[in-house]
Amino acid sequence: MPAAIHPKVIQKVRDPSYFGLKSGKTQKQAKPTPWVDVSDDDSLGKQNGLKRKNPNNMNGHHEPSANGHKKKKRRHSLLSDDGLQHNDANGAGQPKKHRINGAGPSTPQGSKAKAIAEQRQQLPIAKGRDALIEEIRKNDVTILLGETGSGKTTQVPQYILESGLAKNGMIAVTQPRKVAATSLAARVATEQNVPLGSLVGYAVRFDEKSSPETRIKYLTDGMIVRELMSDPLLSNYSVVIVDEAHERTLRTDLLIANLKKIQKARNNPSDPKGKGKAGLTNPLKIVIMSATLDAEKFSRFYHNAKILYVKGRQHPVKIYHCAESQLDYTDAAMRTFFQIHTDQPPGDVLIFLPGQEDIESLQKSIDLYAKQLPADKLEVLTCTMFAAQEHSQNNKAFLPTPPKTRKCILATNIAETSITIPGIKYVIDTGKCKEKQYLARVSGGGFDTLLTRDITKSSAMQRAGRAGREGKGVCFRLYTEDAFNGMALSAEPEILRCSLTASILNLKTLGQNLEELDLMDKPDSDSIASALKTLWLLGALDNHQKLTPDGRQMALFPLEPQYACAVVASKGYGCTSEVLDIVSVLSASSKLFIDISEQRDAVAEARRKFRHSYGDHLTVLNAVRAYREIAASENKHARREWCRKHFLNERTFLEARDIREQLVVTCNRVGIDATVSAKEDEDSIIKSIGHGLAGNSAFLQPDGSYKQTMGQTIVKVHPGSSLCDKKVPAIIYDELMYTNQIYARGVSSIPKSFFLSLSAFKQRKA
Ligand SMILES: Nc1ncnc2c1ncn2[C@@H]1O[C@H](COP(=O)(O)OP(=O)(O)OP(=O)(O)O)[C@@H](O)[C@H]1O
Repeated sequence: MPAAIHPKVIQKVRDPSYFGLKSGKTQKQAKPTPWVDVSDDDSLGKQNGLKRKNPNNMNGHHEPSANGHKKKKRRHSLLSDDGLQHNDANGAGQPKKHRINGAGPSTPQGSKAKAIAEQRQQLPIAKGRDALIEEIRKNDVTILLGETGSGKTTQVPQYILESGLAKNGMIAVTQPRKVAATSLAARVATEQNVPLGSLVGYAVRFDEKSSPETRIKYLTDGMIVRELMSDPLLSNYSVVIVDEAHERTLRTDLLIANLKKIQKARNNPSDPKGKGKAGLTNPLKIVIMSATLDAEKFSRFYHNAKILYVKGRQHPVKIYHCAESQLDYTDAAMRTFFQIHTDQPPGDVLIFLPGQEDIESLQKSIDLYAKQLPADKLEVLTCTMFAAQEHSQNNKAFLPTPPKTRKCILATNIAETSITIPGIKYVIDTGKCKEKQYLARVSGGGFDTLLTRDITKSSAMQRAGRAGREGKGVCFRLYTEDAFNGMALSAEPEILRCSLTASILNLKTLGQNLEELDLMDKPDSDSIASALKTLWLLGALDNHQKLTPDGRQMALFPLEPQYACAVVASKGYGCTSEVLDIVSVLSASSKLFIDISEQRDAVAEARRKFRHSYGDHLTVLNAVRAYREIAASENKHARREWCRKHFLNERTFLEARDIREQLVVTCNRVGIDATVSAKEDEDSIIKSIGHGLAGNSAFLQPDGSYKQTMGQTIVKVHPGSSLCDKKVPAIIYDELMYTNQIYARGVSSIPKSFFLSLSAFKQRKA
């Protein structure tokens, strides 16, 4: 851990030879050279398993060598090289200037715009534009494989738009991550020279920028799965592009399965659910885009769909591996950062770390040591990017670097795919990430937990790819080449390792059963059973696994099913207003209460003011109420100061306020009066929350431990909980966290008798 970094390191940092990176005499005196250069111009292609089959081939055919692709090469087309597939069925040799709904010119004006237009022309994919469009025109499904940086994500939607292939509907481009969806939409809007939200828009959970003019919509895979609930044939879209499909997120897999069904219905007029019945005149095109070689599987799934391959990236990335494995990756990352800072030409640095804790502690260390560097060095400006951080904070990474400064971005894998962070020239890859794992059997009750693990080859390639977006780049991998060679090609699909509760609820509203869906990989029966049990416990499913009226309402809330259930239950208890206050905060991307280890006593003192004897949920409510009072009477500055003094994250309050507004809209839609308040009736509030968290509950045992009511696991109350020092007969909790023990977080006390009132518990007992 960086906390253990010895002060001496700073002296070593000043002496670059410590790192052994510099050639020359000093290197011999220093530690063994830690880096081995494995890259050449084609390095990324090689790591991708892409070998030059015949270097003399004028078409420059690079064929994937893995996964038995050779045998099936007939189905691969190369699009990026001259002389190949320049079919021009509609005579469109050059991109058409396409005005749609008067949304403005597609070719930007001015010098910046000219530079952008030139940059677009230079992307490897630009050479294959016509052939690509022709293939998409001819085929219902196209699998597009392209190296990172070839231009897939930004260009393909624009080509489709400009070609007129999506005349009858929008083009959806799905992304696994919010930050990618929003930043790509902004970039493509700039390339089209239109304001964001007009011709080009985006939709992510709790945030949308689009209008009736929108033709290209970047959206998270979760958002399009939600759209299915109101528009099961996705009739607003002519083309759905599934980007980063190789990541195999749970929602991408559900989307891929549904697209197959939808296409059958929409493109086949004789299908009873198709053109005739739905009256749809726009067939659906599907484009699956991926940066790895796992394309055969997608192709097989879509009846041997054609695989197209775009070779090349715009700028080379030089890759160094460590000569020895590094036990302490944060320390190694810090040393590598300062080595770059002291030795290498200007250029920003992006460091990939597994999670928030590592990011925050490394940021502190870098900030601390940067202050001690000689004044003639560039200033170091650190910023962070991780999923739990508020959107606007993450977006700070995209701001231009001030003069005489080197920006250092510390990020999780949310910065790994699709995005271009301007200024990044160096990438430091620790080789670690956090992955959600569903511990179905371990706990008996089953829960998702985040485990730190080694990344995959595909992640390593994507991470390196972030360095070569605007010019030549360098990637320092804090693991050996052997370790790289031993990595799995890509991650296990999420559907095989994550909780299925929310997905099964969504599918039920579509009248679908997960077990019957034609999926690329089938989840294990334990996980399905555990999700069905949770939904039954929430009252979302009846004894025959049919969706109940309450379940239908729950599915409409963009919330975890547990919190959606609490909102629906609040109607009966007359406390919807308070429950909305609590679940909005719990659904925000960052924590409300800030913990600063160096100020532990001050933090505890401030927290005491809000502490409620029932535990963490009502403590949150107290903080919301106090903030609301301050907000009503004080100016912005005073509000901020109040939050700082009380170690509360004001951004969480602001985000929660927006979330709450959206939840109120859903409440109105389903006939729940969001203004009904329980005032001081705290029992009602906790019972409403209890309905949602009944499956996350534990009873006190004679030995003072808590045992899950729905499993055999012994859970400990997390030290950060307001119930940490107190024993109560029964608890409910928001989540379990697995470190050296299983901890319950977000804990409240609830009367044991409450469980007797739940019909699910009664039935279980019987
Ligand atoms: N926000 C941006 N600012 C500046 N340049 C950008 C931006 N987004 C994209 N680009 C440029 O466009 C190029 C292609 O980006 P694009 O995202 O389309 O590539 P890709 O093939 O989809 O790669 P990946 O899978 O890594 O996202 C980048 O390498 C970069 O040069």
